[in-house]
Amino acid sequence: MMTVTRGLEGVVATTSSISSIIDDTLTYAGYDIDDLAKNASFEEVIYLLWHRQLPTALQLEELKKQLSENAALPQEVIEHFKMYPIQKVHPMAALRSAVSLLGLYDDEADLMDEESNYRKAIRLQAKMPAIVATFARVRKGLEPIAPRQDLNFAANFLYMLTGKEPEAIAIEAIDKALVLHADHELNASTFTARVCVATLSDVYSGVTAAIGALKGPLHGGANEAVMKMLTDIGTIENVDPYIRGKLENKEKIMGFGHRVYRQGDPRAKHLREMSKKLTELTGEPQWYDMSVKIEGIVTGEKKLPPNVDFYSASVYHSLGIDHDLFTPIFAVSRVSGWLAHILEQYENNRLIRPRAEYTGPGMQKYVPIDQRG
Ligand SMILES: CC(=O)SCCNC(=O)CCNC(=O)[C@H](O)C(C)(C)COP(=O)(O)OP(=O)(O)OC[C@H]1O[C@@H](n2cnc3c(N)ncnc32)[C@H](O)[C@@H]1OP(=O)(O)O
Ligand SMILES: O=C([O-])CC(=O)C(=O)O
Repeated sequence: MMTVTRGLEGVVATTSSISSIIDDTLTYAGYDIDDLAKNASFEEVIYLLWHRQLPTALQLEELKKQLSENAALPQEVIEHFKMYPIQKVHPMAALRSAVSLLGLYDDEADLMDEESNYRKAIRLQAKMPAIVATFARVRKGLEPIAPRQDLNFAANFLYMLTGKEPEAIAIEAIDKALVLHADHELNASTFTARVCVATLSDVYSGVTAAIGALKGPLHGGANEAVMKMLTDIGTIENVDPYIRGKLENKEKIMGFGHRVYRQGDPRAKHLREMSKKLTELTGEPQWYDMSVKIEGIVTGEKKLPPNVDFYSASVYHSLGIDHDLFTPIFAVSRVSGWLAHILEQYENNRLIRPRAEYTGPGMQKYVPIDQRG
């Protein structure tokens, strides 16, 4: 008799030196997320996740240069977007396909040595903002905008999306969101990436698989679902009946609960703070006020605190970003963590292959088709 742990809850499936969640404290390579959220840029965090140490000024400059030099998409990928039924396609599906497609144009795609895998990590990380921004523009009939060498990672993303020089507050918000979403131990999409590359498949396959896992509303897709809920609720007066009604029907409230955190997700407070600031600035404080009211009810009734996806919704909305781009932005950040885990998996690889307890029919005898009733 096998013991089945549903959803692998509490199962320790690997060792990792990239990030940890211990007693509700999240660290990236030993640095508290609160410290990083206040002080670090996303580029520094990428370096930290990939090297387990903060970069020197010189190392950071070199990484920024490499990211910037590799930020543009091959024309073939841009052309491909124009062939999709682009109005109907979810941007996460487009992102999943575009990453897979990038692999076709990378001469090193199937090389497995450490140096070429690191080079692919740079190329893939660098191109993620352009994929999301290009898709978003092409579906509106707008021309794609090439990345600029003089802008940092967060600013470049906003610039490619809007074609305008982004404001400092918007750059700060995106940079912080990217820092907060970069890695999270063995979450579902990271585990997916590790399972994929543990067969010794390539980096592009690992990231493509991970994007598929992030897309679901129980994981990264929850941020878009939160915004839909806020829009459906519409007014502060509707919060109470809407949320209590859902809870009475035993429906889930998106953006709440977590498999690992019990007292609360340490990332949520940074996003809450940013949501307050941005919604005031845009003159739409209702999104923050409604969110706070929802939090009060859900924590009061269910003792479930908000997770990273809850306040990120009103933050991105305040920046004028299309709601279905929220999860792709998560992916632009999380690819840094996926890549760190993929490289770590290759370093000390063993095939990941658990067992299933069989619950199907007992032993049957094959019946020829003309004798089946
Ligand atoms: C970046 C991220 O991936 S963060 C997570 C993003 N996902 C969401 O926000 C979606 C909403 N949340 C959820 O679905 C869950 O809390 C998860 C998937 C995050 C964690 O799930 P699990 O650890 O598997 O908990 P599970 O789904 O088994 O829930 C346990 C109990 O809490 C309840 N519960 C959990 N989350 C919620 C919620 N958001 N709203 C209402 N009830 C909830 C469940 O209904 C269940 O109740 P029961 O025991 O009475 O049946
Ligand atoms: O860790 C998890 O299960 C989900 C999560 O919060 C993340 O991936 O950021």
